[in-house]
Amino acid sequence: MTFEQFLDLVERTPDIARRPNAEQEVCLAASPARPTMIVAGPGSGKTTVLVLRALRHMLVDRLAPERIVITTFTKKAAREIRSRLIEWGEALVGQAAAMPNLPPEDFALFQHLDVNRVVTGTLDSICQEALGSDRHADEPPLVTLEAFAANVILQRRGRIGQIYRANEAELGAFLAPFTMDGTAPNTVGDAAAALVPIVERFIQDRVDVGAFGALGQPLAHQLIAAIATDYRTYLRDNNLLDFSSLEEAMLRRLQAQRVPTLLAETAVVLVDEYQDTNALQEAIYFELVSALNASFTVVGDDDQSLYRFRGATIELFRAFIARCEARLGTTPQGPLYLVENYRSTPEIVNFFNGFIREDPNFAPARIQPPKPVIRANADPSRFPVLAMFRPDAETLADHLSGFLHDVFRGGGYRDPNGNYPDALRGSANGGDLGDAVMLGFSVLEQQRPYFGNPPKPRFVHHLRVAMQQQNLAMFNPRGQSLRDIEQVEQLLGLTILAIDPSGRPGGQLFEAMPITNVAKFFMRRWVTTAQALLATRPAAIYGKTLQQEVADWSTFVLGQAGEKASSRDWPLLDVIYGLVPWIPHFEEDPEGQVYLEAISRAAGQAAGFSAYSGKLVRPASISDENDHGRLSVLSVLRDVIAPIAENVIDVDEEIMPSVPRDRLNVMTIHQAKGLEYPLVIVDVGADFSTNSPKNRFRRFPDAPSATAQIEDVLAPFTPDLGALRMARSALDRSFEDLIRLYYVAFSRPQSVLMLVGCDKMLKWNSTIKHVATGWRQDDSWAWRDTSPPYTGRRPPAVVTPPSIQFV
Ligand SMILES: Nc1ncnc2c1ncn2[C@@H]1O[C@H](COP(=O)(O)OP(=O)(O)OP(=O)(O)O)[C@@H](O)[C@H]1O
Repeated sequence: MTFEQFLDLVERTPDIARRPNAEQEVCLAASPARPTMIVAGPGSGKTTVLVLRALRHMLVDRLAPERIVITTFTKKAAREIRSRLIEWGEALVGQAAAMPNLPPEDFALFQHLDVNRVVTGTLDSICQEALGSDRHADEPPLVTLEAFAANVILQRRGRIGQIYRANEAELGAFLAPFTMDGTAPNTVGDAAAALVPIVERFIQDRVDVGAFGALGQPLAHQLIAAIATDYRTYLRDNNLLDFSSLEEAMLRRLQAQRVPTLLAETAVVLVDEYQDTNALQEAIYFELVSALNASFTVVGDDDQSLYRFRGATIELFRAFIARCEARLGTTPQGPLYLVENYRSTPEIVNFFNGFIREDPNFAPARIQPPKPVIRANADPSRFPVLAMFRPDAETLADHLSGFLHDVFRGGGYRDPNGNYPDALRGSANGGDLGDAVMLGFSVLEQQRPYFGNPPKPRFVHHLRVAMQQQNLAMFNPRGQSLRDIEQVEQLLGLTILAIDPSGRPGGQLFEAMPITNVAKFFMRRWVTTAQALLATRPAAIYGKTLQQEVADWSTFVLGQAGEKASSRDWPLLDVIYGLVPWIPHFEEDPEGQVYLEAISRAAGQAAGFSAYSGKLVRPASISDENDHGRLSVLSVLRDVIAPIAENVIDVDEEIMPSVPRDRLNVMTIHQAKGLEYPLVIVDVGADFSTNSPKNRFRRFPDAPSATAQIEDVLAPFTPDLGALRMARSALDRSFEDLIRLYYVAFSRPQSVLMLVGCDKMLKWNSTIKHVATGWRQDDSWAWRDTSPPYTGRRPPAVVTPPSIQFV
């Protein structure tokens, strides 16, 4: 099939039904013989082009699908690419096979072409699969650790506790800038949390750890290098991998010219969201492409780089052409540009175009020469960018839920001032709350809950409550810590009662364990919650009461005869799933399903690193201190239950692939990268009613972020990258990150963008500065109305930002 035929077919295939525009066509036609760099703003079809380019390789270049690798940055985006590829690919291949006058060899090829075989995923997931399925018979299986398990091991095997306590002054002073509140860590857990990103960066940034921790360097450096080395040695000796060592293992394999089978025939590498690539990932791509002489296409937008905290280095994208020349010895084609935005209305495109060019200090952080300004392709809509600002978070939540009700359940929302003629309503074609998304810096519903203190609700929580009153539901499983959710408390409390009964001679084990006080505090609280549930005498299920179920497990762990004694050992998961039927929330509610999955994963991870692999062993002698039954209970409590109590287990944002259509999805802006929704509500300050220094890092930093400071500390030991990064100051980089974050948020909507915040931010003489509301780093404010010049004694009540309609 010729390239022209391919383009025609794309346009004629009903599931795709679009003609690539002239710029997209150039990107699709670019020769695979040279690396290609595509740079473009949001919604311009970057991902679309990447998927079509993969299809071109199959249909025009006649490449086998398994020889094509597509990667992107988040799991969500990877799923999106895969589903687009398969949906479009199958339709296109079907059409192709039905083309009249098709040469017989093409017919045979298309008939057996299976698009499912294209290798897609995040680089991590591809490394995991490639290395996991490709070991020699004598090599033990590799286990990839989730972040929490890696942290637990770092604490234990890196001997953080011991080293920290012995050198608290030096380490405390060194780590202070990297903690949440800028003070020295209070506990070993806090110290570990501050150390994790540094230890990860050693690998992601390819830091010269030897030089960092050399004699003559500050003591803190030497100690941290030793902690990292102990941790890595332990992982290696036990065939465990965390995500950065997984990628490093891949790089080493490639450097040793042992390309894993999954990738051995790779002819084409296509990378989406390249602006978030870190140094280690860049090295993998270059190594893979040069080892196999593969075609290499990268696509990205310098303005949408969001993952500095995971080592993302925008400079690698900016300097792609030069780095390719140096590393691969070929000059890439490009940068090729895309300029038409197909996603958003012109009103929205104007707004985010203006936003990204607002602060002159941001200009030098962008790709040079600047890429062309993105241009709206759609016709003007009748809706301006909307903004809802109210005196406080509760009122705002109340009014916003009313707005959502009007749009999706009522007769539509009409501007009370009649500023625009039409009612805003959900799509007549099955429109529902799921077409809207609420984006913010954080999705937490409570202000950092601190044990002992009652947590203070944040805007998102008020919104949940206000929506409930309107019979509307929200989907925000990451809004609360797992340990604070009532049903989780019940389930884990019951689990503790089942496996660590108070009837044990000598008392419950967890009380005497060397775990943190925080862990014990929450574990006791869960037990109390579980006892309250038991006291309600829940109805029997399949003829068995909850009391009996708990008692059956207790008899097992105490070595008494009973129903469970039939097995020598039981996975903790069996205990958990045995108890779940009495807490229907876990089965019936979509958020509950996510919580259960998170708990199950924590229990499952224990298999990789915990002494008894997360199993409970039948005791031989209950009074023996070294009895395996007893030790196995201790392992489970320490490695699964205590980490949840210490809040080191995150509810993984990727667990639930699709959100129920009748719920408002609440997401962090990071998560929303690459996605689009008809209605996007962006929280630009619903909780900011004062100029509190505590929240400045989220809106208008007065000091560099922890991440930028880590970059500074590591720069002298980071060959190549260090100097590139230091070209901008740490504070400049912190501002850049916020500007990019809100740019991504503002460019997600298809039809309507609405900003929400607190009134006080809009006062003429407001001190609550926020880059999202037009403040520039030099303290000037784009939204402040300067015409006519203000001369009176009283400043005007509010500003009038351009092109925004207040509702
Ligand atoms: N030639 C085209 N004709 C019509 N619609 C198009 C065309 N190209 C892309 N689109 C549509 O535009 C929207 C945005 O495309 P896509 O997601 O590929 O953009 P992107 O550049 O990857 O966005 P982002 O920068 O936000 O990741 C999608 O809905 C896509 O289907």
